[in-house]
Amino acid sequence: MENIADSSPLTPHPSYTNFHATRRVESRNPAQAGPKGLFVTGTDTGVGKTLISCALLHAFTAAGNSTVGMKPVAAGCVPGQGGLHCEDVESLQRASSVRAPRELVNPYAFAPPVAPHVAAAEAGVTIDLKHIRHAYLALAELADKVVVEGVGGFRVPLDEFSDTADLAQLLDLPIVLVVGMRLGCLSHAMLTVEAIAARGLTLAGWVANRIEPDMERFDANLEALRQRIVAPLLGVVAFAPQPDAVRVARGLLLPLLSQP
Ligand SMILES: Nc1ncnc2c1ncn2[C@@H]1O[C@H](COP(=O)(O)OP(=O)(O)OP(=O)(O)O)[C@@H](O)[C@H]1O
Ligand SMILES: C[C@H](N)[C@H](N)CCCCCC(=O)O
Ligand SMILES: [Mg+2]
Repeated sequence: MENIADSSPLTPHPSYTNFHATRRVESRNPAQAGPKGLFVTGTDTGVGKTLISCALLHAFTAAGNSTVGMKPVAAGCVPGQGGLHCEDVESLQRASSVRAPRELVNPYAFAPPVAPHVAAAEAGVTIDLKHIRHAYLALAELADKVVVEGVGGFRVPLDEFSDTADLAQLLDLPIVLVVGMRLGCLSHAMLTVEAIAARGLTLAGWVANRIEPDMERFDANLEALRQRIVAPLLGVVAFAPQPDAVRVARGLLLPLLSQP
């Protein structure tokens, strides 16, 4: 993990004045402060949302919180004993300190590894955002911290009219953005930052995840995002053949999340 704790304060690019400035917070024990819930989104599918969600769960647990992960909508689940097995859900459950009912942790699971609104339609299921919110609120009663992992990127359709941004808005949680560092991520990251602001949501922080170790000019790309994203960079996660969420947790600057 590349340590950025002593990094220079983030100074937004002059042209980005329309974003609310995010105050650097002095480091406080996140066990006392910080958001109850977090919504983890990404620049795309396969960028490390599950890895970072699990790392956040481990970090909050290490800071003295009881924790539970949530995957409201999962696609690409595998039929198995007792129903569908979703790798994301099982990873989040392993990383949680509280064992919660599966129907709360993962209200909607679909087998086809496709866009969830397509999988839901094929299954004759309507994804009800209010049902997801009720499940989230029930989890919030069971643990100090709830980490909610989205699905794919920030605006993934969930039915004919709504998408995951509507879900994030309904849950009204601070957002953590996982940027999968590969060519093309700059635009995806900035569009997501813009969409989060347009919903009136708070970008609590972002993570640069090195999913492609041979990305050309990594440092210059990271600096471009640091200059433009007015939110704390919570960590730069190195590429690892077998990524370990507990190790990643140690490098996350959790105190930066503990905004009032
Ligand atoms: N820093 C990393 N180094 C090496 N492999 C990584 C890293 N981060 C993620 N991966 C791998 O990339 C794949 C996708 O990661 P992950 O499942 O966390 O993405 P995701 O955004 O949650 O995907 P989905 O949209 O399907 O939920 C996984 O196999 C994961 O182990
Ligand atoms: C199946 C995959 N691993 C994800 N869970 C679902 C990704 C949905 C992406 C939808 C889209 O933006 O095209
Ligand atoms: Mg995932």
